[in-house]
Amino acid sequence: MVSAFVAVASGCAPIAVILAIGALVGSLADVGARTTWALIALIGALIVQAGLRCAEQIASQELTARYLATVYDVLAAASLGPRHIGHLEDPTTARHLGAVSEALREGNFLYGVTSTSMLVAARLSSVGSAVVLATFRWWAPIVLLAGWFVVGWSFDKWLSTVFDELVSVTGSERRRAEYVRGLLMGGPAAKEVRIFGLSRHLVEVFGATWLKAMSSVWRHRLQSFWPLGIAAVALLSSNAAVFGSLGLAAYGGAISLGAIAVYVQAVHGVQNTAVLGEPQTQLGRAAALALHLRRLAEATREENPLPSKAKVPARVELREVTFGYPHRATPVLRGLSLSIPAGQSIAIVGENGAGKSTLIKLLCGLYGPDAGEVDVGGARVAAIFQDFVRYHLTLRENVAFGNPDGPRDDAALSRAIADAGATALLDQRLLMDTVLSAAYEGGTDLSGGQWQRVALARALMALDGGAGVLVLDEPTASLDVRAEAELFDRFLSVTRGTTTILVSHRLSSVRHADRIVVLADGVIVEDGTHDDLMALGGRYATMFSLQARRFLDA
Ligand SMILES: Nc1ncnc2c1ncn2[C@@H]1O[C@H](COP(=O)(O)OP(=O)(O)OP(=O)(O)O)[C@@H](O)[C@H]1O
Repeated sequence: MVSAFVAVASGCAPIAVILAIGALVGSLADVGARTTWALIALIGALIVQAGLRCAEQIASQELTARYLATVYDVLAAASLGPRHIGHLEDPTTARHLGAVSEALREGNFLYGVTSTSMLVAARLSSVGSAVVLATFRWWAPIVLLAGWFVVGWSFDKWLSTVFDELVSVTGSERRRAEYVRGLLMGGPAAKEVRIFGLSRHLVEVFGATWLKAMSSVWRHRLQSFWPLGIAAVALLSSNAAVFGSLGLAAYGGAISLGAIAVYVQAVHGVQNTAVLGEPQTQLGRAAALALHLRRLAEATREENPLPSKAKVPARVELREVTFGYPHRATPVLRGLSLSIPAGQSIAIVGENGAGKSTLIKLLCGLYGPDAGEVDVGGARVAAIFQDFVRYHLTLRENVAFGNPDGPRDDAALSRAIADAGATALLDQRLLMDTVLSAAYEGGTDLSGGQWQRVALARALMALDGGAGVLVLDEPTASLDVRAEAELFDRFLSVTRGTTTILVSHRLSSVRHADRIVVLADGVIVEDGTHDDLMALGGRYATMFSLQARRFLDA
């Protein structure tokens, strides 16, 4: 509101200055009291104009801060809003997210937002100038405005061809190039980049991908100068018409010296209708960003109700579930049905790519089925995946994240850590408050196996938090066979009476689950206890014997 008032006032001030200068110049032919008053009016108008500029600065800073806060709010709602994660893998959403992230990283659009008030004032002053100029010739402002309109249109056309359209067309390539650049800059890939000597190859991939993305931008940039030619012609013709008419009137003595001063300034003032360089460009960027944010909000508008904290084991029911990832021709799960009674422990086994993790993601509600039904009775499902997160935070936080709303007592945390077989960590008391990353001062890192036990402790904490189903999707790959088997047995005994789902390739690790199902080609092909399946002599029995023989041979 304040910003709008300042903008309107700032738009009127230049007109007062124009008129005051006109009065001053007009009074110079006969210097006297009129000159003094004209001078006082001019100085007054200039002081007000200067004051308004300061107010404009303050108002625009406030506007920018609010705009930025809104951008982050929408971004957070779009990323975290939906319970599923499918939208984060959707190329269109990824493009919008990428555009917003890039704009935030560069930050140039903020200049446009900061200049909003100045741009509004400039436009208003141009309207005022047009009104003043109309008192000379009614058609003069129309001709000038038409000229500037063509300039604005041509410039927009040039800008959108050169930047926005092409940048969005090449968005995917550019994202890939930036991803490769990210790999080169360190982070999770730092070790492999060195070990495999990937840097030269990655630099080449980055160069080629970036060049591919940008070459069409550069080509179009060269081809798209024609709108600027049209702009130049329109500008020259309209100004020539108005200045020609003004010159003729002055030459014929039809207008006074003061009027000439006013009209010349008014012609100059009408220019503010048109492109105002960088602020205008960046305001365009801010508008484009707002559009991306709106699309994001539309694509991700969904409630995120947290499932209930049942604190009782849940019953799990999958009925005729079919699911395929977007942009993949064949479904991963094909009419799969599975019923897990409350409190049962079940192991899901199968070959690589059989769909075990996909099934778990559907159970967690991270994706919705294409057909069929996934029913966990509204219970909260806690899962630890193969790629569980190693939070660069304290051990306390890494474990407590399983039950973020729970009481902050160390007893529950210590119990979960001990149950996860990580008592050794607790012996070093420091660790509870030590950041688990060597990248921070005083921080430390853990071994792969230690990290897995921390993740397991997090899953156990989720039980305290009211999770009705617990899932371990192979977070134990770093452990040796014996340690994994021991850990799974411990997990099954600690969680007895809880609905638990284990996924592992090592069949010996899950043999003590109440029930084992074998997944193949998107359906369940075998279902029973370890003994049942061994007696059946099918896939499970073959896989188990193979693994056992290899182990014995070793
Ligand atoms: N986000 C994804 N987008 C597209 N396809 C995917 C995605 N995740 C998995 N897939 C595909 O779905 C199929 C099943 O994958 P899933 O990870 O569920 O198998 P899995 O049985 O857990 O395998 P593994 O034992 O190797 O972990 C695979 O063909 C895989 O390529």
